[in-house]
Amino acid sequence: MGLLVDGKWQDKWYDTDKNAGKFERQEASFRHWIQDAQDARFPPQRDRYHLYVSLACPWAHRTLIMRQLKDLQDIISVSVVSPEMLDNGWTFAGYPDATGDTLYRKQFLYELYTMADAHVTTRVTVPLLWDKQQKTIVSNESADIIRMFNSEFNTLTGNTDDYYPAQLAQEIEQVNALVYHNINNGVYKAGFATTQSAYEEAVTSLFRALDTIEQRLVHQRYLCGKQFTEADWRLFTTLIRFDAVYYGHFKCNIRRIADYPALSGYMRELYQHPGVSQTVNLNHIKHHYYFSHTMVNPTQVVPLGPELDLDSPHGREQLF
Ligand SMILES: N[C@@H](CCC(=O)N[C@@H](CS)C(=O)NCC(=O)O)C(=O)O
Repeated sequence: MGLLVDGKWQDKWYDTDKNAGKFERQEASFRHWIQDAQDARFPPQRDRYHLYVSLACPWAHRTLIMRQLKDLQDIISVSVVSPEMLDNGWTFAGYPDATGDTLYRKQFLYELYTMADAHVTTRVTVPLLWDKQQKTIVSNESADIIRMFNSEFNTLTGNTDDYYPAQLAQEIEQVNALVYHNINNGVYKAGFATTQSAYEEAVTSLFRALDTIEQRLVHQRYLCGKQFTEADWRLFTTLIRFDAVYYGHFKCNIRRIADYPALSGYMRELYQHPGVSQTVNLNHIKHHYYFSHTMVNPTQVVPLGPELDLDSPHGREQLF
């Protein structure tokens, strides 16, 4: 794990000392937009954009799900990195279900960042949305990428399903804020904390937020009412990793998702939604976290369990 400083790779773990043992996530560094508009620098086009993902990463997972839901599989191609992220960060080393760099046959993901900007200073993260024409990065912020996928390719695909409808935008933003700070990023704050108090603070807020969401889902089929929105998919990618990884590896072990009746049925419904289970790779998920975070798990031993029951009936139909 490391970062690029002025275009040079440095192998360095997150610095939590400066902040009382707390993990602080950095802002994404490339934030351009694909826009279905006249004179856009990045217009929607077939066979022009490429997505670099890890199947282990919850942020990259959002973009893969949105690519499925919006019928973008033939329009946006994908390369999958190896789940083993060590001294060189994300790599294209061989591993089952990893594809290598299908565009340029590079060895390391950081080489794409330096191709875009030879002097960049940044963490090297997935997902990465790449423009094959201009040979540059459109965006490395998953929250933005899923919005581009949601709305900017409709003319090409004819798929007008809307996961960020204007009339729900405010509610979606509120739910996203709760889920992002306490749950999506909350599990990382717990897992990467290097003091007892930073860990306890993160885990307490995490379970308070999960309890709040459970209450909401007892009466309501989806987070923002009767239809799927991006808020659901953003929560899903953390839920599906929770019992397999965050519960043990990140010490988020007050309760499992399996102990929450509404949340676990909801998670199964999302998992069973057409196209979604193909985006879930529990081998990459478990192997990445347990093998790559050597300061959390120095032996790199990956646990065999837990047995997960993702295909049983979700029982959520009655909520309509
Ligand atoms: N804000 C980014 C965060 C992405 C992110 O942190 N990805 C992780 C993988 S789960 C990563 O690549 N980490 C490598 C690093 O921080 O050096 C997004 O949502 O797209």
